[in-house]
Amino acid sequence: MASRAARCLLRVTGRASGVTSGQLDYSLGQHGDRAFSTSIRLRSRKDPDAKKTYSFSTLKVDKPAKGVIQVELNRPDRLNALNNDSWCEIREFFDTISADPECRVVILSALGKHFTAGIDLQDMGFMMDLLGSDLDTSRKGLKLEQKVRDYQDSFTAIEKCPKPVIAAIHGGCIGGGVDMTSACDIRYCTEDAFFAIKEVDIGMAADVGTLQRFPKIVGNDSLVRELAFTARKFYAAEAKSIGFVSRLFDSRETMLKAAMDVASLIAAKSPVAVQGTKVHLNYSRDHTVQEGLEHMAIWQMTMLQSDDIMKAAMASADRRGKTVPEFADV
Ligand SMILES: CC/C=C\C=C\CC(=O)SCCNC(=O)CCNC(=O)[C@H](O)C(C)(C)COP(=O)(O)OP(=O)(O)OC[C@H]1O[C@@H](n2cnc3c(N)ncnc32)[C@H](O)[C@@H]1OP(=O)(O)O
Repeated sequence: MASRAARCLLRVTGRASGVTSGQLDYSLGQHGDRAFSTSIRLRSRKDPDAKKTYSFSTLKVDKPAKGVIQVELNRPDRLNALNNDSWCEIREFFDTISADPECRVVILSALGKHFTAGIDLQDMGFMMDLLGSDLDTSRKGLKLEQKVRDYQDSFTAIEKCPKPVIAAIHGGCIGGGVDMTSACDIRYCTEDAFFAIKEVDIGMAADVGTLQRFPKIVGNDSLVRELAFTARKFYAAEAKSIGFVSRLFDSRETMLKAAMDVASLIAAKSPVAVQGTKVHLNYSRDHTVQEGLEHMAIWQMTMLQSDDIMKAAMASADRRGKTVPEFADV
């Protein structure tokens, strides 16, 4: 029960400019019965009914089938090199899609000759300005830390998005491209695709996810170290043999068709079941078996009560296979 002081403060309402929907949060320190500090924060909240427009300068977004959204890296004249806008928009796209009930699966592909040439080496003015500035080392360091965290968050948004993300890779997938696709759930590529953990060639350690996620995908520590220390290219056949991609295709078109077929198959399943599966695969990757089982047990207290279970059971009981279950969006 909040104290009188807190209840009083909670009655304070106001309209912050540009915030159409808000939620009052309060944090209250208690010492015995007495509040000793109270603060109120107005947290903006996306209107869940707002029409999703998905308009970006570096990404092209389409809805090719029910429940499926395709997002394409769209700077083909720059080999889809990731400039500052790209990093921001990737994060914004995946955060938005996470809350879009009509989206059940995402296909991530790219336009032009290559999937991506990695970070845009011609858009690193921020770094140059910062390094040349009069700021002292600690302040430069803190700004760099924030930048790295922001860029990390762009790809972590892919992993945190509860909808499965299928990466369809063609041509070069370099540096930041390996970080990005390592955060995806399923990876396909064309037979002419190639990859490189290129960061050491520009004098840095890979810092936005490759060293954390890629080793858990391929499960070959010796090879991971070789690829990350040498920056050598590895081609589609090797990427498949080490398990980084699961399927190869003779062209971008056949790959996108296959990605679409798999996406539509997933989109027709219970979104409660599919999204729960992604959440638990990710959780279990980073925890012990016992912790994963505990997490699952708590989750299922609610999810085993889903309407989807009854619908799926009735469909499976129909031996003629004529009952096709329709699962509500979440
Ligand atoms: C906080 C930090 C967060 C993230 C850090 C990420 C690190 C990385 O991403 S490291 C990787 C950086 N990228 C590279 O080193 C890629 C270098 N490029 C290549 O290896 C090749 O260009 C290629 C991608 C394999 C494509 O080869 P090809 O098809 O033969 O084209 P090119 O003739 O080489 O290039 C055409 C044109 O594009 C320019 N370009 C290539 N890569 C980039 C890039 N990453 N950023 C900006 N521009 C790039 C290249 O210079 C050419 O330009 P012209 O003006 O036409 O000469």
